Amino acid sequence: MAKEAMSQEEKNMNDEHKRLASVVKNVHANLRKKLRANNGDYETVWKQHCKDQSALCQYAQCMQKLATDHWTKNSHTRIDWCREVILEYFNGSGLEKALEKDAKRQRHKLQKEEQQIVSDSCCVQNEGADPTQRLRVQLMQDRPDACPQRDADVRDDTLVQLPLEGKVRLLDVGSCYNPFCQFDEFLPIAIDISPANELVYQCDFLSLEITEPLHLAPDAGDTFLRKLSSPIERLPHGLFHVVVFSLLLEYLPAPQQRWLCCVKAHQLLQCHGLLLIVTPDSHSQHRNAPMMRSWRTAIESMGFHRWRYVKHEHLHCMAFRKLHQRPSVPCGVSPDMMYIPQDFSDKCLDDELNESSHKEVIQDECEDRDDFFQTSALELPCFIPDDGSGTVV
Ligand SMILES: C[S@@+](CC[C@H](N)C(=O)[O-])C[C@H]1O[C@@H](n2cnc3c(N)ncnc32)[C@H](O)[C@@H]1O
Repeated sequence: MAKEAMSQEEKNMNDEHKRLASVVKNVHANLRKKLRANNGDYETVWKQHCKDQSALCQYAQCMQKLATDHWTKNSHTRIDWCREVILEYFNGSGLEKALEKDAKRQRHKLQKEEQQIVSDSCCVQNEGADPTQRLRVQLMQDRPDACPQRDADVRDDTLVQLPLEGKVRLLDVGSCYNPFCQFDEFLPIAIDISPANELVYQCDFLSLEITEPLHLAPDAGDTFLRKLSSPIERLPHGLFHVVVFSLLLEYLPAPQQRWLCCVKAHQLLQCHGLLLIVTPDSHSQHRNAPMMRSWRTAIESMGFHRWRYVKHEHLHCMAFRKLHQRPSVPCGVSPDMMYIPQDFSDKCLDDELNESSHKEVIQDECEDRDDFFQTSALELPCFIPDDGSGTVV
């Protein structure tokens, strides 16, 4: 009897889980549908979406319930992964090792440049050297960073900027219910277009204004953050040690919006701060590897370096480090690179297929169309299939 009652309870939980997941998934799908109906005008679609208070509130309640009542069976969640990575980086040896690697790379680069200068100088001494080459050699010799000792400056500067003691200032974007408030090591600022509780500030990250950095005492950042009030419309440049996008980017219907979020994260982070991205994907690591490579190239072009990547059963988890120096942007990088398979899933029969730069991906999704619809039910982690075999991540 007790066993039967338990299984009925489990069945009810399972039904509720499916209902909540479908509310959440429908909001994402409707946004994408509206974007297509508005010919890609994501600003108009987003403005309308932010005004739909009843849909936003329903989403927030369902999402909070899913995360706090249903996704608790697994002892290791996406939030735990974020915490471990942050602690390893700031309190363990992560940052130190990353800086050592940076210095090594920099030394190697400078050595190569010096060798180049020597070989160019030899050519210039030769009467046949053209004026452009002469100018280049002169410029290289005058460059202040063409000097290996400057590695040391880069390192010291970093250690001054980062608080290796004290709380890690963490901005949780699209937080919903502020899951990071349980950890003492952090000073979490949780923001959302639709807060599920009073621990979260109302803020649309896409329209957040980034203001001048605070030029105050080191602890002024904490004081500033403790005095924030809802709604948040602006935040200073370089204030955070960590920015978290946990299940945020796939909510946004346009790749341009996902790109903009990453650019803003870069502005809000201190040098060597971390951007953590958790995004759902129930396929094998191999299946969407081109997408992850594309995200990596796009995000690194903004001045990040990927520091950690893990594929869990239903999630990709990534940590990007904000670099001291911006790299040169490789050719062909554009916001389109922040695509997700769902961007294309309803366009398969369109003529656009022939024109898109992501042709293989679209083709792949078309071929597996039935498969895509079947597994899209697993778009969010720990969806429990009818046979009850789902795992929680
Ligand atoms: C799938 S939920 C993820 C909740 C939480 N981060 C987690 O991992 O459980 C996505 C959240 O992002 C929020 N969101 C989407 N776009 C946003 C934006 N531009 N600014 C702030 N929050 C946003 C949504 O309201 C929603 O609560």
